[in-house]
Amino acid sequence: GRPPKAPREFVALSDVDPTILQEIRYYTPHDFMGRRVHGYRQPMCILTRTAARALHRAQLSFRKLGYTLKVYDCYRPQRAVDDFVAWARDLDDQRMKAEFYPRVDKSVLFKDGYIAQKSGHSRGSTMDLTLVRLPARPTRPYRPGERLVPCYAPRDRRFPDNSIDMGTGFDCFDTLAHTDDPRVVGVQRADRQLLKHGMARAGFVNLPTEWWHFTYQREPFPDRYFDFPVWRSALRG
Ligand SMILES: C[C@@H](N)C(=O)N[C@H](C)C(=O)O
Ligand SMILES: [Zn+2]
Repeated sequence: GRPPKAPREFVALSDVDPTILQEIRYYTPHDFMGRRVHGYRQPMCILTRTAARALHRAQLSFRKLGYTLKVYDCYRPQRAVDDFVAWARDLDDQRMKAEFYPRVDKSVLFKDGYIAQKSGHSRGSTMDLTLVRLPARPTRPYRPGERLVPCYAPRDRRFPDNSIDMGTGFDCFDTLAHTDDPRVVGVQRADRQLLKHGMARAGFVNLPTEWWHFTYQREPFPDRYFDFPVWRSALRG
């Protein structure tokens, strides 16, 4: 049949705030599976309108300080989460281990909380993001098969990202990505706090195991998990 549509409460983030950068990783091969994830038909950020508006308020406050937000993932269909689950069961496929989970056994990614079988992302008010100093420098694309560097390596060695230095890359499944890990100090700690506190003022709560993951506290669908694909055609507006 035809792919499902989103409820009217869902919007494209670019229609609410075109200044927020978007680097939708699960549309690309540069993610922990090394390929595009099921359900990502266009590289775009879809959110509930209330979460998108709150994110816009956060963006205004960050821009005053000379930064912009950059989202890596927003609404995530259940079929994408199911794709993660099937991948996690296949212990033979470790092709991206050297970058995304060098020190964590693939079999514990769920138990240790790095991936969820029911994800807040599917409720439409959760997103993964970072801060970029303005003016934003361009980034180069990942080339499949290139040499992988651990996501917690020093900034000048890990995969280049125009983000400020958060101590690890996005989707780094490692205790060093825990927001308040005591080994993260100095500029990296300050950068995480800048993101976390700015987001908190706009109504978002951080996930303690991932510095990049935030949920809008007053989410309109606190117990619904959606499955429409990520593309403009799913939206009604
Ligand atoms: C997979 C990672 N980006 C993520 O979002 N993890 C949390 C726990 C989730 O799956 O909701
Ligand atoms: Zn997340």
